[in-house]
Amino acid sequence: MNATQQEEKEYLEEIKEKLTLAIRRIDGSVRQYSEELREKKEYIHEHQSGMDDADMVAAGQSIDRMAFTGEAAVGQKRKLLKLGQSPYFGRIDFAPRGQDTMPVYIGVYSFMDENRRGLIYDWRAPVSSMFYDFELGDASFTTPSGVVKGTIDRKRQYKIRDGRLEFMIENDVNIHDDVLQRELAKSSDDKMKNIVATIQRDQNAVIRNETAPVMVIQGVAGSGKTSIALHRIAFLLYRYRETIAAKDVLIISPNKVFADYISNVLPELGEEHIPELGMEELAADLLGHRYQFQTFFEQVSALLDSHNAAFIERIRFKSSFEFLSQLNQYLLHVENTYFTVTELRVGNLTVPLPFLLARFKTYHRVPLLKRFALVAEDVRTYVRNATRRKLTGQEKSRIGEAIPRMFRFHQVLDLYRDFFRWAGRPELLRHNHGQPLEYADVFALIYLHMRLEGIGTYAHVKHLLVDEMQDYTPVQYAVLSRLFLCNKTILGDVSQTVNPYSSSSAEAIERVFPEADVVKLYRSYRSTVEITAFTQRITPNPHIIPLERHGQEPVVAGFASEADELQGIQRLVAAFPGSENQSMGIICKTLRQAEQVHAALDAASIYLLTDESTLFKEGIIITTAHLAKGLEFDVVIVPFASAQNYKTEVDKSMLYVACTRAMHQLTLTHSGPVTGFVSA
Ligand SMILES: Nc1ncnc2c1ncn2[C@@H]1O[C@H](COP(=O)(O)OP(=O)(O)OP(=O)(O)O)[C@@H](O)[C@H]1O
Repeated sequence: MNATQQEEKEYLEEIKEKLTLAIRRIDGSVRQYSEELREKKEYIHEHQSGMDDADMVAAGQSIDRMAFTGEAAVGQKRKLLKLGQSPYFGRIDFAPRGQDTMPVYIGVYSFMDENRRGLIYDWRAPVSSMFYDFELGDASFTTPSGVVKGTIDRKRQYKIRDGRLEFMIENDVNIHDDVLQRELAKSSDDKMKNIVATIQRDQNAVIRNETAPVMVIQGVAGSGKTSIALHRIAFLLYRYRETIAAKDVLIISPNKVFADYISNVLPELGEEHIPELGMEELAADLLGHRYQFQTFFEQVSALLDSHNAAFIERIRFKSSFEFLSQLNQYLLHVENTYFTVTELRVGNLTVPLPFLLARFKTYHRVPLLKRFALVAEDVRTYVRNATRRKLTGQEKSRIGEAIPRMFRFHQVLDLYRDFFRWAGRPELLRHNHGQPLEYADVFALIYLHMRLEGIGTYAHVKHLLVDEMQDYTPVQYAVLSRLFLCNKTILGDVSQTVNPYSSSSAEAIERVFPEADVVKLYRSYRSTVEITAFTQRITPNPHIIPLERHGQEPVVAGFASEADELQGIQRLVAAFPGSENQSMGIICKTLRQAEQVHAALDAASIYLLTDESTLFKEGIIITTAHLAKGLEFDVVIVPFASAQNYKTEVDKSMLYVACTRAMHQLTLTHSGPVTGFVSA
């Protein structure tokens, strides 16, 4: 061990000691809080009879305050205990211009000594940004009060686990690469992890962007989009801690398993759990559970099961911008032509038609179906003034009923049906009374509800995160933009659409959010160079830059029959526990195929993940490409990779998603000719 390492080890011990002392102090104050709380409660109990309402309220408030301070202390202790395991991962020695050099140790949380001197800086602190943005030499960072310039004289990275320094790297040339390589080469057995120690410069720029009202991240498979988006949330929670709390953020996630898969990251970064909602849940909530509808998963499954040209055409049209603009034109048409004023007599008085029409037009800012009550009230006032008498109850309700009758429709669903007639495309709506709506109709119907009846916004949400953006259509974005008026982070990859007939690129999303900052990421971290090269055969992207990490060539294994193929998969599964890998994903095209493989393998330790599942499981998982989106595995097996099974555009998307889930090893199996999508 050299002198530097010795010095660092001693410093680590010193910090650990300080952490232990700080934990003891917190323990002491937690004990004191609970003792005071107990005494206060006892006091109230004994003096209850002599206390008036004001005393009781004051006592209650003081108990709440104590409990809150106690809880904060417990939270702080949890952070310190975590820091004890791994206090910091980086250090820069920074000399602000004209001042002495100071070492800045960077960790997941900050830690100060009793004199409030920073011993460890939170990775999100302004000074820590230099660790990600600069090498040795000139550097600067921005604080709320201005830019601080200076020089970085030293830069180090550490891996500290269970309080022990495992390794230390002096970065005089290329930052991060060594540590990044080690991190990426590891096998993964669990949910998504934080990447604070190895965030790259371009990723850091996205994480710390404070100005974009809408941030769109379009990145290739494995470019860290989801990781970055979650770190961005952690950053915003830190930067705006006075105004945004974890409960004010909302993640729109593709399914529950994905939500569970990413649920560790923010707590690892010291933040609370973030609320999460699926698109279907949002839809059901907005439609007030009035309609039954197909899920997105069911729509994709139907596309995979059979090639139905009419079904594809319906989806394609409803995923287009044209659909959204036609809906908007239709709303204008409704506004201008569907309110037909007719004679309205109250007693001897006839309400003039121009008066009725003018009142209807006055309320053009009010959703159309909400205007009738307002117009009726105006008519009542008009009649009262004209006749100089009070109206009878019967007259009042006659007016209330007459106005809506002047409008052609009363149900939004009827208007939606009428839209297709108006557009000259009645065949594009397949919906019989009492039947579930097709998924492609759900958000269009919500959009009409919003425009015609108004729907309350989600005003409490202060930041919205939308993952898998390519799977949502312009109409869905139009709904989201009206519903969530807050800043947004939207991320995805057009190549990973599960439905090529309805995929949205960053450019498409920009049309809905013209104020968006769009960032494109091409460096891929997940897979080995060999796996990335293989997946490029399926969906080429000339811009992709795989991180230089090598492994086995992917294997395409042909078998004489399906039974042989399943036995071949069984052998791979049996050999897996002895390997250095920890997670395996067997990814099929459809749920039926996944169930078939699951039944054939017949091992209790293999978990079948379906659209009903809510939890991500460690070990061996069998699932579909759609449900595996966003997940990753050390080893991936793609069964039934035959020409017969993977032949359409949707099949190709599924194959691409499945293969890009692999970090270290990829095997495709098939019986019959192999799919043309992987031919070299
Ligand atoms: N800077 C980094 N340091 C270490 N690991 C990283 C870094 N960036 C990305 N990774 C790793 O790369 C893998 C892919 O990241 P992530 O799942 O966030 O990517 P993605 O772009 O959302 O992928 P996909 O769209 O294919 O689901 C993860 O294992 C993540 O930890």
